Amino acid sequence: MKALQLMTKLILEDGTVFEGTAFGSKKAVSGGVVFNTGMVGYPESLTDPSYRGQILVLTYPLIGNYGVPGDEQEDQLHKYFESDRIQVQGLIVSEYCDAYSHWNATRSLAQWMQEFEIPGISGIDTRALTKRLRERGVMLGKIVDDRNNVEFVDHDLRNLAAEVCVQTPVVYKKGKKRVILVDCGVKNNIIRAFLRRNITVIRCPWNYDFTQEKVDGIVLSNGPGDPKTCVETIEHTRKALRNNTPILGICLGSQILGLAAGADTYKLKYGHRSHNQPCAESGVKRCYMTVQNHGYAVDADPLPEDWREWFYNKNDGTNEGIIHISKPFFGAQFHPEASPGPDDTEFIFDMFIRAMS
Ligand SMILES: NC(=O)CC[C@H](N)C(=O)O
Repeated sequence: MKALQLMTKLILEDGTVFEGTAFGSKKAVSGGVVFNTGMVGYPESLTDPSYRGQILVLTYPLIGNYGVPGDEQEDQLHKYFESDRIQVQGLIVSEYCDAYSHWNATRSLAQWMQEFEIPGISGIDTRALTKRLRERGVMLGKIVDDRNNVEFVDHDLRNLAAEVCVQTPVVYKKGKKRVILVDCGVKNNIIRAFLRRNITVIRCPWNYDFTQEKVDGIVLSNGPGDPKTCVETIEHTRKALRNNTPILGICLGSQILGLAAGADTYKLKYGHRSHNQPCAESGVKRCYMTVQNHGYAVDADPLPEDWREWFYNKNDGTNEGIIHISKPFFGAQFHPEASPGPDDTEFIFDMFIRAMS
């Protein structure tokens, strides 16, 4: 006999209610509801710290069918995930598949979500929900049932980077060249990208004064929330811009670099979250397929004249990268480390490493 299925609800701040079936943990949660249209990669997406505080809608219609990999470590990092835990507040899918099948799966998505007490809802018309979010813009939402309820909470108002970063510096030793990686919620694949290129990574907390360190390069990581809450990182970056040590910003890191350089940032209507965002490189006839996960964007207009827009989004024209005209400072709003998604823009790591020598 089929187990009794628990009815659960997604309630949006505009009052819209979607009813579905619970899977994962039975807990009420609240957060910004965002959608990702990628077709694969839920283990990587769910562990991406940039999703901290958000309820994630996956628009691909069937989720869970390839299960979840085990917890093996490699180079002091989780081998298959982007951080050590599930970071999303909750998960919303159309059809959930519990009968998984994959060569390295060790558990179902629902079991894994239970380990981290993350609730999910299936049976939601994710197409209708996504259309609603595109029309109204991102909204707060909550997953609740008859027994569990919570208030609407906007987690972006807190400094989320401080919650997801390392608390003390960690060194990943490889080659002679060393980068300091300012961890505002870094994805493991950014660290792996440097280790694969034989670069030693010194990972430090978001508010660490990295300007005191003698290193070959500075990397500002991706991360959750509003970039303007990373006040100390912006301050340290502003100081670093007076010198010539190469700086690479990725996603939140690019926004922080922009703010330090004199640009502004603002919240997008519903963000970019997918594996096929077309980004054109300014000034040349080249367009890349990029991986994205961001809800804020840089307004590059106020940048001083020694900075340029580097990339822009072909769908909505918003900024996707900035670059200094003479110093080795640049930031990509998309994810050159991919994971999940195509790695067409990995050359940005090579470009940064060339700038370090
Ligand atoms: N992936 C990221 O680094 C996201 C950056 C920022 N939190 C945003 O949503 O825009």
